[in-house]
Amino acid sequence: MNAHAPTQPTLCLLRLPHGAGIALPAYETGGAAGMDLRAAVAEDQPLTLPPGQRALVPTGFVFEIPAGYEGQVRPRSGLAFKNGITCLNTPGTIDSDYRGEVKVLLVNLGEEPFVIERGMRIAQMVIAPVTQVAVREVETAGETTRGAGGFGSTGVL
Ligand SMILES: O=c1ccn([C@H]2C[C@H](O)[C@@H](COP(=O)(O)OP(=O)(O)OP(=O)(O)O)O2)c(=O)[nH]1
Ligand SMILES: [Mg+2]
Repeated sequence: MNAHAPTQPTLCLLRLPHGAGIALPAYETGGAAGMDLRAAVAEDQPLTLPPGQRALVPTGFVFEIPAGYEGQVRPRSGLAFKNGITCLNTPGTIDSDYRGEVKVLLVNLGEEPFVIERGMRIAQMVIAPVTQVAVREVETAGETTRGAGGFGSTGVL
C-alpha cells in the first residue's frame, strides 16, 4: 500500500511491440511523486546524445491518463546533475486524450556524449489533476494590490 492509496485513480498502459520486456513505469519508493520512465531504444542500438543535441526517446507505452488528470514528464535530478541530461520541454505535458506513444524529449547540456541504453530510467512522470476553465474576454481586469508589478517587483530580500 502506498502513501496515496485512498483516492488512487488507475493509469492504464498499452504496451507497444518495441516495449516488450520493458518494466512498467513504477514509483521507486512508497512516497515517490513520479513514476520512472524507461528508454525503449533497441537493445543493440543504444542512442548516443552528443553535447548540445536533443532526441525523442520512446518509452514503449501508450498511457491512458485518467480524465481530469495530466501526465507531467520531468527530468531526473541525478541525470541532470551528473550528466547534464534534462527534458527540453520540462514539464512535458501528456494529455488525457493522447493515445500515441509517450516519448521523452531529452537534451544533453553536459560536455560529454551520453549513451542511452534500453531499459535505462531516463525521466519521471507525475500524474496531476488539471482544471479546464471557461474562457471569457472582458473589458477591464480586476484591481489588485500587485497591479502590473512582476518580474522582481517585490525585491529579493
Ligand atoms: O514530452 C512530451 C510531450 C508531449 N507528448 C505527447 C503527449 C501530448 O498529449 C502530445 C502533445 O503535446 P503538446 O501539447 O505539448 O505538444 P504540441 O506541440 O502542442 O502538439 P499538439 O499540437 O499535438 O498538441 O504529445 C509526449 O509524448 N511527450
Ligand atoms: Mg498541444
